This record gives sequence, structure tokens and C-alpha cells, in this order.
Amino acid sequence: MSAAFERLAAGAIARRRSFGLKERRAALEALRAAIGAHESAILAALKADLGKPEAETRLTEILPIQSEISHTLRHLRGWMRVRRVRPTLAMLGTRARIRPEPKGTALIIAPWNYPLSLALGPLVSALAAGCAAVIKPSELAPATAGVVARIVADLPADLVAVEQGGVETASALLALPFDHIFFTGSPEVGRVVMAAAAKTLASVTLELGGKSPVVIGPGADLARAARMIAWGKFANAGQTCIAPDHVFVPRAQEGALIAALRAEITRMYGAEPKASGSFARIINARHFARLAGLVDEARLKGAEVAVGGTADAQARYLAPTILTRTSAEMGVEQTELFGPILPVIGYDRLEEVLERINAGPKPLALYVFEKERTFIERVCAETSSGAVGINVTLAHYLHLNLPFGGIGNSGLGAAHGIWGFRAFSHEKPVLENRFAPLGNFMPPYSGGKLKLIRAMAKLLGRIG
Ligand SMILES: NC(=O)c1ccc[n+]([C@@H]2O[C@H](COP(=O)([O-])OP(=O)(O)OC[C@H]3O[C@@H](n4cnc5c(N)ncnc54)[C@H](O)[C@@H]3O)[C@@H](O)[C@H]2O)c1
Repeated sequence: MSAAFERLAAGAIARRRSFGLKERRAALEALRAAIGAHESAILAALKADLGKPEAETRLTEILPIQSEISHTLRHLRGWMRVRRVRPTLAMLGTRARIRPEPKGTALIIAPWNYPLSLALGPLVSALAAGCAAVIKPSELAPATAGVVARIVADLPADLVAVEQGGVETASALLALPFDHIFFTGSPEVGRVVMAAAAKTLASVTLELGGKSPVVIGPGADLARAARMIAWGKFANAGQTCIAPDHVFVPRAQEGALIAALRAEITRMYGAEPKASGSFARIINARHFARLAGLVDEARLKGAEVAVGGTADAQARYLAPTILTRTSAEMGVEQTELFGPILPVIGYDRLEEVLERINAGPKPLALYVFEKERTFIERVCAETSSGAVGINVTLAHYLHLNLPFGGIGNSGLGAAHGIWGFRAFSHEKPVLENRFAPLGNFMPPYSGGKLKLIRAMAKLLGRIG
């Protein structure tokens, strides 16, 4: 048994009495202060782990958690409120309410690509819901894992703990009887997590990945589309779960889109992105080799490198790369790229694109660039994905009035704002009897009672 789990779980019942709005707010304020106090360590850790530029760390690691905290502080009273519900006809004479209660002790398993915000973001929701939590950061971003541990050390030890380590640590934690598991990572490991949760019947939130396509319509503003796609794809060197994975473009506009993307890459990262202070690095040698291998394989099988393609293993640098003439036999069209490689695929009819998207696993995000509403609506209505971005990439992640999550292979459940709060809460129905005539339905079943039950069944069958 993990000592941290024991410590946290032991306090669960006492916390039901003592972890109200005021205490939860205090915990969130303490987290906010701890993040502020460790800001320079955060910037240094992300530089060390991912070569992340300061602006990107502030925008994609610190800002999302700080805004999640402020949003939660502002709305928590409302989310925690016990909600009265009206009685249905069969329940006349009763009073009913829904009472959100903390699930208990939660396990948060985080990935390496946004190693701070994906460890602490779910913690905000867990604390808001009144849960205690153990965080297992990714071992592949060790500097950030260390900072997460230092931040959490500023919070009460019986409320939050960090367990550092790799697969072995995660497996040991998964065997413990947590009440909820919030996992962010790959679909493959998501399956392992769900199988482990089946043993303890813990509820799960799975924030997974996959290939998120972009569909460009014939009426799209290509310059604007290219700007959004280049930003979404090359931020964090493409190591973003909702990064555009590949682009479908009407065949006639393929050349113009590539020219626009090339111009955007130069505008964002200069003629030599390796020298740019705005472009991140690949997390480790294994992932670098995987990505370089994907480009080599695509080239060998006939793809063309329209932009980039250069690499430096020592620096774990892979240039922003655009591939054309890719095909279904190549790895780049099969696996989640999770790096700065963008296949651009020409199409003749929208139906082909929709068929292709619908034939694969459901994506985490789907982006559509077009001015014409019917085209946008068709793509939206005829595909299924975790989210849709119209003429925008990535930004839905920051919209806290939208649920963030996947569907099927890209995830289960949702995070952010009230959806994060609900993930860690049990919505407990409470029914209170006042003068419900329930005695009429209890044995002995006289002829009169049978008649009444028949009449009730008929009536409720009609009006509910
Ligand atoms: N939906 C989202 O919000 C979101 C966000 C970021 C990343 N992702 C996805 O995460 C993936 C990349 O992250 P990653 O490489 O860190 O994912 P990963 O699944 O390899 O690892 C995630 C976490 O699980 C742990 N883990 C790994 N193997 C395990 C096992 N066998 N048993 C138990 N735990 C195990 C790791 O230690 C790590 O903490 C991509 O697929 C990406 O799309 C999704």
C-alpha cells in the first residue's frame, strides 16, 4: 500500500465534515500561491525537459491552471449548491434534491507533453470537488515532475501527495482502491488504466489522444487557415494532444496552402527554426528517433518534403516539416504524429474526407476552415470527435465554459470548469418523504389497491 494513499484515504471521512467551501477555496488559493512562488523553477524545468520557450510555458502551462483556479473560485459556491428538483407525478408528497459529494481519494496520472498543467489542472477540479489526490507526474519530464512535487509540498500533506516514478509506480498506484482515476495520456495506456479500474470499480476520466484532422473547405481563407494550423501544429514542437495531425485540402488549393504554411513557418520561426527562441524540442531520444523514422519511411515510400525535413539528433531538434504525396501505407497516416510533421492531403470530394475520418477512431479534435456555413455544418454533423474548432485551432482548450474531452479512442468523460468538478463529484440524489401516499402501493394488495395501481400505471404511462 502506498503510504501517501493511506494518509489521504484515512482523512476522507473527516474531510466530509470539514472540507467545505471555505476550506476548498483556501486550498485553491494555496495552490495558486505555490505556483506563483515557484514560477522561475517552472520556467527552468520546462526549458530543461522540452526546450519550451518562456512565452509558451506561460501561455500553455501557467495560464491554463491559473485561469482554471480563478474560474473555479468564482463559481465553486454555485457548483457545490444542493439543487432542489421538482417532484414528478408519482412522487407527489416528497421533496428531492441533488447533493454533490466528493468521490473521495483520487489518482491523477499525467503525461509529459504539458507536464505541469496536465498534472495540476485536474488537481484544481479534485480540490474543488472536495477530494484528496495523489499525482503521478510523467517520468519523461523529470525536471517538471520535481517542481510539481515542490509545489504540492506547500499544500496540506493529508490532502495532496506526489508519487514520482514510471510504469512500475503507476501500476502499483492503479492497484490501490482509489475512488476516481483521472488519466491523461495515450489510448494504449488508457486501456491499461481502465482495466485496472475494473478491478476496484473506480470511476475513470480518460483524456487520451489520436489523430486530429483539419478539413479545409473550398471557400477557406488560406492565409488565415495556414496561420492557425502552423501555430496549432508547431507549438511545443507538435507535442500537443489537440495539435492538427494532418490536413485535408481541396486538390486545387494544395499548392497555395503549402506556400501559405511555408510563409507562416518563416514568420513564426525565421528562416532557420533551429536558431529560433520560439520553437521547442522533442522530449527524448526515443521520440526523436520515432519521428525521424516516420519522415524517412514516408520519403522512402514516395512522399515529398515540401518544407523542413532537417533534423539534429543531438539537439533533439526536428524542423517544422510538411509532407505531401503521403499514402495510407505510411506510418505518418496511421499513427498519432505527436511531433512537428504535417502531412497535407489533397482531396476531390468532401465525401471522401468524411468517409476517411469516420472509418478511423474518433479524434480528440477536428478543425474545419471555411466561410460557407453549410460546409461547416456538414463536417460538424457528419463526423464524431471530442471537439470541433471552426477557423481556429487549440483555443477551445482555454474556454472554461466548454467541456474538454474525447470520445471513444480519444477519451471518456470531460475536464475543465464545471465538468472537471463533476468528474470528481458524485451527484447524490436525496429523497425526503413528507406525505407521499406510498401506503397505497404496499401489501396486502386488495382489489381496491390493484385498481389504483392499474390506474396509476395507465396515467403515468401517458404523462410520465
Ligand atoms: N486528451 C488530453 O487532454 C491529452 C493531453 C496530453 C496528452 N494526451 C495524449 O497523451 C499521449 C502522450 O503522452 P505520454 O506519452 O506521456 O502518454 P503515456 O500514456 O505513455 O503516459 C502517460 C502516463 O501514464 C504512465 N504510464 C505509461 N505506461 C503505463 C502503464 N503501462 N501502466 C500505467 N501507467 C503507465 C506514464 O508514466 C505517464 O505518467 C498522446 O497520445 C497524447 O495525445 C492527451
